This record gives sequence, structure tokens and C-alpha cells, in this order.
Amino acid sequence: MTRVVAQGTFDLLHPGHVHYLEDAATYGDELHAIVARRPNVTHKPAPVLCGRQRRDMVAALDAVDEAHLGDPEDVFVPIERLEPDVIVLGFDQHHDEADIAAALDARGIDCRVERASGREPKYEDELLSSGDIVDRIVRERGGGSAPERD
Ligand SMILES: Cc1cc2nc3c(=O)[nH]c(=O)nc-3n(C[C@H](O)[C@H](O)[C@H](O)COP(=O)(O)O)c2cc1C
Ligand SMILES: Nc1ncnc2c1ncn2[C@@H]1O[C@H](COP(=O)(O)OP(=O)(O)OP(=O)(O)O)[C@@H](O)[C@H]1O
Repeated sequence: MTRVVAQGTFDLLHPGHVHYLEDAATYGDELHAIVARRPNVTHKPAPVLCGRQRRDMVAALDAVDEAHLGDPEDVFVPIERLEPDVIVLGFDQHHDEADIAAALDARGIDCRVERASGREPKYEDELLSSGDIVDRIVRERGGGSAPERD
């Protein structure tokens, strides 16, 4: 049984997310998805949807066997618990394969790191970015202030 881990923010699901998770699933027999905690999404605007809703939607996808909310402090805690054979990074994720491999090694975790393929739009106007979906909503429906969420 080869266990695979994919991870991401997964705010406002779109076909790029489905592509990533379906591609990651081909690396093994069982796919676990880790959903980033809101405070850990620091490289772009925070997600609109709360962690639990993002986790539940990812869990509902066919390619995913189980979805988990990530650890709030240490991203390697779920990895230590799940003991995956492969971590598949998204095609455009800012993480460096070698850095993650070194961190896994330092913790004595035997797991390889791969990178998924990207998906281009299949038709004009297909939105493959949560940020682009948010931008369109703001543009077409007007803005508003966001309350604090986790
Ligand atoms: C191997 C790995 C495990 C991760 N585990 C967690 C975690 O447990 N909790 C969390 O909040 N973020 C975790 N992350 C971080 C986020 O998934 C990710 O870095 C980022 O914030 C979301 O990036 P993206 O949605 O732009 O792809 C992990 C990242 C990696 C590479
Ligand atoms: N078009 C795509 N093709 C393949 N993978 C994708 C695509 N879009 C997103 N992903 C993957 O899905 C995972 C989660 O992505 P993320 O939640 O950052 O969505 P996003 O739409 O890229 O976000 P944003 O638009 O806010 O930057 C990442 O691993 C990312 O590489």
C-alpha cells in the first residue's frame, strides 16, 4: 500500500485543484490531502472559506481518500502521523523539493518528494485560480469587509 500526501489551501475549489489531486493519486494507492490552516497561508491573501469547509470539500473529491486539517504550528506533525511514502507538491508551489527532502531526512522520515503536473485552461474563461475567482466576484458583485475566521 503506497500512501501519498498532497497539500494546499484549497479555497474555492476549481478544476486545477481536481487535476492536482487526481495527478497526486496516481503516485500510489491511497491519497491523503492536508488542508493549510488559515494563519499559515502567508504568501497570498488569506482564504475566504474556513478550514473545516475547505477540508470537507476536498474530502468529497473522488481522488481523495481522506482530507485533514493541517497542524497550526508544525507542518511535519501530520506527516509524522500519516507516514506517507510520497509527498506530491503542486506544480507551482513555492516549496523546494530538496529543502523538504532534507527536513524529512532530519526527522528520520523515509518519504520521497515529487511534483505534480499543471493544468492549462481547457476552454476560454475557465478560471484555474482561487484568487482569480475572488477577483471576479469582487469586480462583478462589489466588495465588502471580511470578518475574522480560522
Ligand atoms: C509537506 C507539507 C506539509 C504541510 N502541512 C501543513 C500543515 O500541517 N498545516 C498547515 O497549515 N500547512 C501545511 N503545509 C503548508 C501549506 O499547505 C502550503 O504551504 C501553503 O500555505 C498553501 O499553499 P498553496 O495553497 O498556495 O499551494 C504543508 C506544506 C507541505 C509542503
Ligand atoms: N491549474 C492548476 N493545475 C494544476 N494544479 C493546480 C492548478 N491550480 C492549483 N493547483 C494546485 O492545487 C494546490 C492548491 O492550490 P491553491 O489552493 O494555492 O490554489 P490556487 O487556485 O493556485 O490559489 P491562488 O489563486 O489563490 O494562488 C496547489 O498544489 C496548486 O499547485
